[in-house]
Amino acid sequence: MTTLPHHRIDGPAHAPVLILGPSLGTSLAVWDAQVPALARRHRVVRYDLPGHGGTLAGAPADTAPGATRVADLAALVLALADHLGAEQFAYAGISLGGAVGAHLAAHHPERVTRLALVCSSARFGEPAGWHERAALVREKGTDAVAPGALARWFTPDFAGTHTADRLLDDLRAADAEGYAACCDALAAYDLRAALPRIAAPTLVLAGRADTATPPAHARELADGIPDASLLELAGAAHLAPAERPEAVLSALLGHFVAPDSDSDSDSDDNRYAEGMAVRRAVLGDAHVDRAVARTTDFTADFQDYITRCAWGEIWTRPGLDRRTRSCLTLTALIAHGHQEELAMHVRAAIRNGLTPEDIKEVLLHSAVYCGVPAANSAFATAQRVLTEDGTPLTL
Ligand SMILES: O=C(O)CC1=CCC(=O)O1
Repeated sequence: MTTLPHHRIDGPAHAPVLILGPSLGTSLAVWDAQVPALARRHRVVRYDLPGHGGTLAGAPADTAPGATRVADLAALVLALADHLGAEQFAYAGISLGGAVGAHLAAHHPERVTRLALVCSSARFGEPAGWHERAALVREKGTDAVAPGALARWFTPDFAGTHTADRLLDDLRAADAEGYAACCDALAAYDLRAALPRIAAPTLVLAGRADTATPPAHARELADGIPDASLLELAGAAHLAPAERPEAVLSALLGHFVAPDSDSDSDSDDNRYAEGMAVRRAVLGDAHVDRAVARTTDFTADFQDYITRCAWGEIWTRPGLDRRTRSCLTLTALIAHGHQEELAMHVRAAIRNGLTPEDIKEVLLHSAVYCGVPAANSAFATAQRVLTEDGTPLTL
């Protein structure tokens, strides 16, 4: 009996299924920024690779060291789809997760309706490099490959962000044998000759700064798959969904979500979807889940308004980065004495990359323009939040 991979499901139970596959070294959390919006129109099913996140290293069962193949990983995904009653599904995967989807679309074309291959490849370079990496991890654990992953996964500007740190934590937490088995699968993978068998309309996404699966690999996929389109994203390395979350999301929405005939309601839906994604990225899933759960008929229109307008129209604008928007938001909340909202936005500011030192500077600055009593209360609120969350006050 095939063991099912650990997975998480979001979205309406009767919506079409969209399966999301992660890359080597990441967990299903790598899709966090895209799921809320995708889950408005799909039953989104995310899974973990063997030894990653919540999936045991031993799935696929009884595979000896060196023997795991992408076909084994694809069999796990098919078992999951069967278990969920999804005869057909759309699929998007990053890197190795993309290889699993491409394998499924080539070998089980009747199952895959649409496909997106994100920072992926038909052949991930020479097998020797993967054998060496597998041996290194089997001997020294996944810590040994973390510095290399950091350099491949992100552009230098993104390394060191909260998101990058959390993804690296997932890599360090991955089981060595599970990670090595995935390297074995990558070593043996070569789908080039089978690309013409992929019938599903396919979106190929590449990060322009990706050195692991460079844009040339994406072009090879797009040239080989009959119904493919190609999009290259600037300012992204291998984990484009983490580094350019909104750009990846809008490409995926464009590919997987059919436009409504009513274009006004479609753009409104998009604004809501994009707003929800940013709201979750800035305020955190736990907060947004609570807000959604507490929504009543009385508050529903207001919730819709803040998601579409505050988050979907303003926080999504490219003109200011999220750190700057956090500084402005903190200042406005201090000026008006909104302590509860301020506490929430101190947490958001940390998520957006401000340090406690930065927050202290914002509060000091606000003492000049909002008044000392307002800043005094703000210091008390910020101190409480940072202490409660265990955020070190100095770096
Ligand atoms: O080596 C990496 O971390 C990049 C990578 C190649 C295949 C994959 O899934 O990730």
